[in-house]
Amino acid sequence: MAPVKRRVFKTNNEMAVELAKYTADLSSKFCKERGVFTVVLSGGDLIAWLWKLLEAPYIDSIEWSKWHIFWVDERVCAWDHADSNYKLAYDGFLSKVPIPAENIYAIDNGLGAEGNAELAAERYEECLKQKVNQNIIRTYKSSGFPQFDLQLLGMGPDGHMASLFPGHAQINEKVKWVTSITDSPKPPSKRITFTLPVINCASYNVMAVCDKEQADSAAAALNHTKDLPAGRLTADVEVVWFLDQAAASKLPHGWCSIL
Ligand SMILES: O=C(O)[C@H](O)[C@@H](O)[C@H](O)[C@H](O)COP(=O)(O)O
Repeated sequence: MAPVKRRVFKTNNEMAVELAKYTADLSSKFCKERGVFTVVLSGGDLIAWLWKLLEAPYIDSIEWSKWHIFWVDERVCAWDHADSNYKLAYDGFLSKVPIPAENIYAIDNGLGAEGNAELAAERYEECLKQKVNQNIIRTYKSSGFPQFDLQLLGMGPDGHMASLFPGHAQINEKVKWVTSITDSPKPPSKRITFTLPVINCASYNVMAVCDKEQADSAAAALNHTKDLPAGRLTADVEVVWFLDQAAASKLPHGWCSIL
C-alpha cells in the first residue's frame, strides 16, 4: 500500500500551481512510457483548481493528444444540466485544451437508461472494459481491476469521495468496477460511481481539499479517527493530499508544515 503523503499550501492558488506541475510531470512520464495518459476527473471544486494547466508553460508543453479522460462519478441528469460533472469539466477545462473528443469518455448519464443509475453504471463498466481491451487502460497486477495513471479527487465535508458516502453500502463493493447510488445525501440523489477497489488501484491518486468546511473530515480521514471513505484512499504508487491552510487547520500539530 502506498504511503499517504500530505502537502499543505498557504492558499488554494499556490496549491493549484503545484497541482499543475505534479500533473504535467506525470503526463510527461506516462506519455513517454506508455504513449497514453489516463486521467480520471471528479466533480466539485477540483475542476476550478486545474486553471494553471490552461496557462503557459503547460498549455503548450503537455501532450494533450495522448490524454484519455474518465470520470470517477456522475449524476443522473442531462450532460448539459448544471448538475452534470461532465458539463462542469467540459466548461471549466476540457473545452480549453486540445484533447481529442474521441479520448473523452463521459459516464452514461443514465438518461439513455431512463434514469436507471444501475444500468448506467453497468454501461460505464463495459466502456472501461473496452478501453482495457484496447490497451488504453492497464489492469492492476493479477486482480484484473482497471489501473488509471492519475486520478484527481475531491472530498466533501462529510468525508465522501467520488459518490462513496459514509455509512452507505457502496463503499464495501468488492467486485464491481462501477456502481450506483439512488439515495445520495448530496443532491442529486441518483449517481454513478467508481468503486473503492478501482479508485485504489490507480497508480497516482491526488486528493485536493481547499476549504475550512473540510478541515474536520480531512483530519479524521488522515488520522483515521473515523471510518470515512476518503480515509480509505490509497494507490499503487503514490497518494498525495494537496491541502490549503484552511483545510489543514485541524490536522495534528506538526503535520502541516506549509510549503
Ligand atoms: O459529484 C460529486 O459530488 C463529486 O464528483 C465528488 O466526487 C466531489 O469530488 C466531492 O463531492 C467533493 O466535492 P466538493 O469539492 O464540491 O466538496
